[in-house]
Amino acid sequence: MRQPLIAVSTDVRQFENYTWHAAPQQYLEAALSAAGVLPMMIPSFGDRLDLDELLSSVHGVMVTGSKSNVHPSLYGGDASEANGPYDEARDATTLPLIRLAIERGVPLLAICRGIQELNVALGGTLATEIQDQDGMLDHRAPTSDNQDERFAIRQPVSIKPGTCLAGVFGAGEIMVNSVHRQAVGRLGERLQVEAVAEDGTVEAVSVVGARAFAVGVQWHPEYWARSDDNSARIFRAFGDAVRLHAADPSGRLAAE
Ligand SMILES: N[C@@H](CCC(=O)NCCCC(=O)O)C(=O)O
Repeated sequence: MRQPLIAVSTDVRQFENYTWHAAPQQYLEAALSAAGVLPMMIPSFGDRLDLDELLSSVHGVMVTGSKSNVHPSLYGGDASEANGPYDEARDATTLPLIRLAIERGVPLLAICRGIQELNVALGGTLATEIQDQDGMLDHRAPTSDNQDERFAIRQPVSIKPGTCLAGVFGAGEIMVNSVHRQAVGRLGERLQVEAVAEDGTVEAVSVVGARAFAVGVQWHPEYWARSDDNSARIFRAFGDAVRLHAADPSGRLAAE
């Protein structure tokens, strides 16, 4: 299969008098160019979607970043205007999709809001406005109208030895971008920390015992996937896992 299919999460937004289910181009471009897979956007129709059927038809799942926050009711927190905006239609789609992808051994790459959704899907919590907490760095984008400046690579993260990402980057420090105000709080079940920032913020996780690549990163490799080798590497690793799954969806050949 030259271009295996991946399901891509969508945000629900109102503009030009319509409701749109959309994903930013950078994610679609990185999937196509760096991972070599065909991205297919999945409308956020929650439990109206037959996710079993969907996961029988695609070979990977990518959960994108977004300005919106996971609704706090999903992890025992309190909703407020300051904590928003929310996108409950997206939550109702991505959380079950993430759980089922893991259960079925479908490769998963979860980016920024995506790692937060992965953590909540597996029973974890989120910390909010982390820049206001003692000893924490400001992980938000620099204030600018220029997207290249907002997504500039400027933050060191430390990749833990022996992890999935150590196999992708090598253990040690890499430089990434950072555009978030929430982060993993209590770690979800079956998740292990793969990378941390200098202030201890969880920057990447993987699913312990997953049958396929199942990784979340708090940074944005999609933005520089064409020009930054580390950004491209994670998409290549995801693309390799997707191709493997397309060739052997039951994982039977790999187990032999
Ligand atoms: N809302 C969460 C999710 C962070 C995230 O996905 N950021 C992408 C934002 C894109 C942009 O601002 O242009 C949080 O802030 O932690």
